Amino acid sequence: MMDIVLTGFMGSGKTTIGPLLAQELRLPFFDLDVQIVQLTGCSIVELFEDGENYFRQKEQEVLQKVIKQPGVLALGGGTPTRPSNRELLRHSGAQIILLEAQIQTIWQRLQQTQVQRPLVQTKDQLVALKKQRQKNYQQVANLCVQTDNYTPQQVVKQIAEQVLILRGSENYRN
Ligand SMILES: Nc1ncnc2c1ncn2[C@@H]1O[C@H](COP(=O)(O)OP(=O)(O)OP(=O)(O)O)[C@@H](O)[C@H]1O
Ligand SMILES: O=C(O)C1=C[C@@H](O)[C@@H](O)[C@H](O)C1
Ligand SMILES: [Mg+2]
Repeated sequence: MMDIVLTGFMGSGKTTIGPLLAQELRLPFFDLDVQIVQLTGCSIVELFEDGENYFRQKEQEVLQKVIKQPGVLALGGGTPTRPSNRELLRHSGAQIILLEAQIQTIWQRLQQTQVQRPLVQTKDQLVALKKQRQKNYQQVANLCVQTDNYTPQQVVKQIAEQVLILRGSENYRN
């Protein structure tokens, strides 16, 4: 069973924070987008060429498989938009952590990366999509971490502390 799931909008830092957090907690790391590419043999952009619905179908199938593994999982930015994914996540038993960042921060971060994100080409699209999805993130998350003014290492430290508190006295380092 997955221990920790990172959710949040594109550029909130799931892929960046995930492996660092997994290392800190000594757990395996999975990135849903990477798993989708590996299991389908197609890139994210190629899958979107057959329509967002087709991509979401593949995403759901891969999520159903990977959620059964122990570890830390970075979701895709749109994974919680599907009600069936929200249901699966809520019943997974994982701590679901929402990484938050302001529009300006996200926009700057997206400019920095080479990764293509088919659903966001302009800042207006970013604003509209984030607004539309905000409720979905909140519906699945049980902890929210603001990342704007923190380095990835600082975000990891905050999450690791919170996870240990949420898990009571259980200590991952033992
Ligand atoms: N806390 C942070 N401080 C500074 N830069 C960050 C931080 N978190 C992420 N970044 C940068 O933002 C960019 C996007 O981050 P990342 O790919 O981890 O986002 P993501 O949430 O996985 O997005 P997606 O949903 O599209 O997969 C990267 O260039 C990364 O280095
Ligand atoms: O927010 C989204 O809808 C997406 C985010 C990425 O992680 C990828 O899953 C894909 O580009 C779609
Ligand atoms: Mg990512």
